[in-house]
Order: sequence, then C-alpha cells, then structure tokens
Amino acid sequence: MKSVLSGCDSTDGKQTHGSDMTGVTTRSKSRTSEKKDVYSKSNGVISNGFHGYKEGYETLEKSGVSRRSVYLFNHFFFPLVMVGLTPQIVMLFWYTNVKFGGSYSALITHFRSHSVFGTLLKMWSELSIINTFTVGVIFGYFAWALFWMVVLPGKEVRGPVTPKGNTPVYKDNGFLHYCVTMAGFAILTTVLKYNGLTPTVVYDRFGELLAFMNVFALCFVFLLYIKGITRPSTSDSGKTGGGFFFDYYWGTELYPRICGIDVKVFTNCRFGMTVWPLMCCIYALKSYELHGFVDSMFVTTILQLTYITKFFTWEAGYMHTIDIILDRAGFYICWGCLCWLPSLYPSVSLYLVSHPVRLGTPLASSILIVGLISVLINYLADLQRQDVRKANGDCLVWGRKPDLIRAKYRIEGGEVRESILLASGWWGLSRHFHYIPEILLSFFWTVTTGFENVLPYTYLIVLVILLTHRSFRDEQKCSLKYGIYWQEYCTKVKHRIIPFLF
Ligand SMILES: NC(=O)C1=CN([C@@H]2O[C@H](COP(=O)(O)OP(=O)(O)OC[C@H]3O[C@@H](n4cnc5c(N)ncnc54)[C@H](OP(=O)(O)O)[C@@H]3O)[C@@H](O)[C@H]2O)C=CC1
Ligand SMILES: CC(C)CCC[C@@H](C)[C@H]1CC[C@H]2C3=CC=C4C[C@@H](O)CC[C@]4(C)[C@H]3CC[C@]12C
Repeated sequence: MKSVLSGCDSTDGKQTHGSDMTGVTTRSKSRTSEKKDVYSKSNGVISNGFHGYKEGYETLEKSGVSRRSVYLFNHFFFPLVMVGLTPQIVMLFWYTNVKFGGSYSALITHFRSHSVFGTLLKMWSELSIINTFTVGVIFGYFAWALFWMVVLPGKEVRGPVTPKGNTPVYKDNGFLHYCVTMAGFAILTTVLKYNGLTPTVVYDRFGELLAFMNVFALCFVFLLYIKGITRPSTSDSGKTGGGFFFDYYWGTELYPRICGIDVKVFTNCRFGMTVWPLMCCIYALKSYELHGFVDSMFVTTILQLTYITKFFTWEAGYMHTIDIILDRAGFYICWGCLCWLPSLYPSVSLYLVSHPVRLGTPLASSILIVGLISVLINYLADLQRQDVRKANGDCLVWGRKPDLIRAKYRIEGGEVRESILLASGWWGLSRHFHYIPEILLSFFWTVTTGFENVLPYTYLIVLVILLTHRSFRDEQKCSLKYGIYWQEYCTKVKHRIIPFLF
C-alpha cells in the first residue's frame, strides 16, 4: 500500500530557490557535504504522521487483527463515519445550547422520546438553509476576508520545504487582517446601532448560518478533492491510494492555491480563527443586550480574545505546525476550520448568553489573572523553540546556554538536512509542556460558566483528547524524521506532556 508522504522540514536547511506562478517556490537541487554515517544515524524519509500504516499493521497483525480489517477501518469506515457524523454533531451541539437549555441530559431525554433520527429531522426541518441572510453574511464575509488577504501588506515568509522540494511562500499579514476585521466589526456595530439594528442577529440565526456553512464546506472539500487530482498547485498532491473516502477526508493536496490564494491559510486563519473572535464579540453583545454587564462573559471574552490575538502575532509560526506541513486540505482541516471551529471554539460564550453567571470581582479577577498567565506561558514556549532555531542555537534559554540536539534527517530525494531540537527551557520540562497552559487556559475561560452543565466543558474535553492524540501523531512524525536523534531527545526529556507523570 502506498503511504502518504507529506512535508516537514526546518528553515535551517540550505537551498536555492526559484519561484513559480502559484507563489510556491520550487527548490533547485543543492549539494550536501554530510558524511555517510549520517544516513545510518537517521531514519530518514519524512512520513505522514496521521497513520503509521506499516508499523500499525504489524502491531495489529501480531494481535490477530487482519490487515484487510485495519485497511477497511482506516480507509472506509473511519472517514465515512467522520464525514457522516461530525456535521450532525456540530448542528446538534448548537441545537442543545439554544433549544435544550445547554443540557445534554435534556437532549438525551428528547432522543429517547423522539429517536435520534426524529430529533435530527426536526432540527433540520426548522432551518431555512439558503436565503438572502445566510448567503449574504457568509459570502459577504468571504469577500471581505479575501479582499484584505490580497491587499494588506506583509513580509514574505517561507514555510518549511516539503519532501517534494517545494517551499511555500506566505504573506505575513494575518495580524493586520485580524486588526482590520475587528475594527470593521466595531464600525459595523456602531453604524447598525444608529439604524436601530444589531449584529446579534447572527446569534439569533446562527443555526441557519451553520447549516449553510456545512453544506458549503462539504461541497468545497469535494471541489478541493477534484482539484488536487486534476489541477494541483504543486507536486505535493495526488491520490493517497487509500480510496475515495479516505482522500475526501484527508485531502489530495498539501498546499492548494486558487488564484494565488492559499486555501489552508484562508480556511484556518482568515476564516476559522477570525470568525472565532467575531462570534465571541457577538455573543458578548447579545449577553449585554439581555442582561447588561456580566462578569463571567467579560472574563471569558477577554481570555479568548487575548489567546486569539496571540495566535495572530505568531501566525507565521503556525505555518510550521503539523496542520500546515502534514495535514492535507481535505475534510479534516478545511471542514474542521469552516464549521467545527466556529461552532465549538466560541461555545463557552454561546452558553453564557443563556446562562449568565455572576462571579463577583475577587473570583472574576483571579480567573482572569491565572488565565492571562497561561496564555503567556503557552506563547513563551512556542516562541522559545522558534527563537532558538532562528539564532541557530547561539542564544540563552532561561539565562543559560541551551541544551541542543542537532538532529539530522533526510528528505525524499535523499538530501540530508539539520534541525535543532531544544532540550532545555520549556522544552526540557516535557516534550509538549506547552499543551498544559493551553489546556489550563481553556479550563479558566470555561470555569466561568460554573458547574451546572457539562456542555460548556465540551471544548475543554475535546481539546484534551485532540492534544493528547496530537502529541502521539507529532512524536511518530518526529521519530520517523529524526530517528536516533529523536530517541536522544526522549532520553533527555523523559515525559511527553506532564513532567514526572506522563
Ligand atoms: N486550541 C487548539 O485546538 C490547539 C492549539 N494548539 C496550539 O498550537 C500551538 C502549536 O501547536 P504544536 O502542536 O506545538 O505545533 P507543531 O505541530 O508544530 O509541534 C510540533 C513540532 O515542533 C517541532 N519540535 C518538537 N519538539 C521540539 C523541540 N524540542 N525543539 C524544537 N522544535 C521541536 C517539531 O517540528 P520539526 O519538524 O520542525 O522539528 C514538531 O513536529 C501550541 O501553542 C498549541 O498549544 C495546537 C493544537 C490544537
Ligand atoms: C474533523 C474535526 C472533527 C476535527 C477538526 C479539527 C481542526 C478544526 C483543529 C485541529 C487542530 C486545530 C488547531 C491547531 C492549532 C492551532 C493553533 C492555536 O494557537 C490556535 C488554534 C489552532 C489554529 C487550532 C484550530 C483548529 C484545528 C485546526
């Protein structure tokens, strides 16, 4: 079976570049003067971190599960279930929030009396999906985001070189885009107010918008599937060999570009990550219209907006994460950022609109402070590995010379490159220590809801699962990429996420 090879690299490998029309520069061959023993040290060729097919099959076969069953599960059953269920889940999530008082037990009671199918049917039949409002709001926002994406200035930044030898080039204008959009929202709100209108109509009709977005995103992902096969933007594309369902789920292209627009930058950053703060503001406004100032809503909004602002100041760094260098533009990432993210990530604010909690100044300010400290630690950890690599290790980490591993690895053509693995500072506490402040932060912005219902904790629970799974996925990628150098890092830094425990 053919495995998916997609890219990862550090920026420190030496190469020369030429540019093609898609804005993706293509590497011309460069020579390396590495000694031969490097090849035996590194496992070499970079592989996809999603499934360790070969290793997975071997382990499962030993335990008596046939290769065919695993293949069918990975390539047919799993993608089909994800594509079939997750759009229903995001819709039900919203429905539970607004129709069942944010209570899963009320939803389950309804399931018992009307069946799951009956509940879904009722929910969908209550929604008008295609109308001037849904089309106007969504395509209006698309036009706004695309316009600013193209016209706003930004430094040219290069993503990591892919194993096929392509270097994606981005315009680093994410932070400007975020500022312009938030300012635009403030102006729009003021203009609407003078005309007796309010943007909180988006809260009132969010079900319709989400339903429209689901339909749109499912079609869009199909078009991306076709594009990756028929008119790919780069050589990092094509069928994976896993069949239609898997390819639809996973994608057929790593860096699709349409008219020069990078699709993943658009779906992940200019849509998902920008709609999140907009929804937070809309929910906060709605809460203000209904209940006046509520401190729990204030705290959760400030924490989420600070986190998102941090994301945009670091957007160029995001171009080096597995979402961009490993995950293809398919259902998982694109539908995820178009529907899953806008529905789940701001859900604490959505819940608070109908469940206002008065925390009192001492508790509200304590939560705010520990939350802000968590964002800061998460930011500093991400920045630390980035800075050490930028300085090629010639810098101080927590006031000392950093403990570094200069890890060698090979890209697909056999060329050897070097990357730095930091084994001190935050990266010496555990291998993914930065996930702890990430999780703590979302706990702090959620705990403002109190403990009446589980529903507002859904994001937190999903995040813990996502990050734990991500740590395994990432370590599998790093282990395949760096071989014994990664083992050396694991020997130095024994724990995966929680120091001394896990
Ligand atoms: N809220 C959410 O839903 C989520 C938030 N996040 C957040 O996004 C941010 C980025 O996520 P993250 O998973 O870290 O991104 P990455 O996917 O980039 O993380 C891992 C990569 O970092 C490099 N790396 C690993 N260890 C070291 C080291 N010791 N020194 C230097 N480089 C190293 C490796 O890349 P290389 O190949 O270059 O060596 C590795 O593949 C984090 O702040 C995280 O908390 C992440 C996931 C979900
Ligand atoms: C198909 C769905 C069940 C799952 C879709 C998941 C995606 C929407 C999310 C997977 C990884 C997420 C992210 C990774 C890293 C990020 C950096 C952080 O600073 C901000 C959030 C995010 C961009 C985050 C966004 C959602 C995912 C892409």
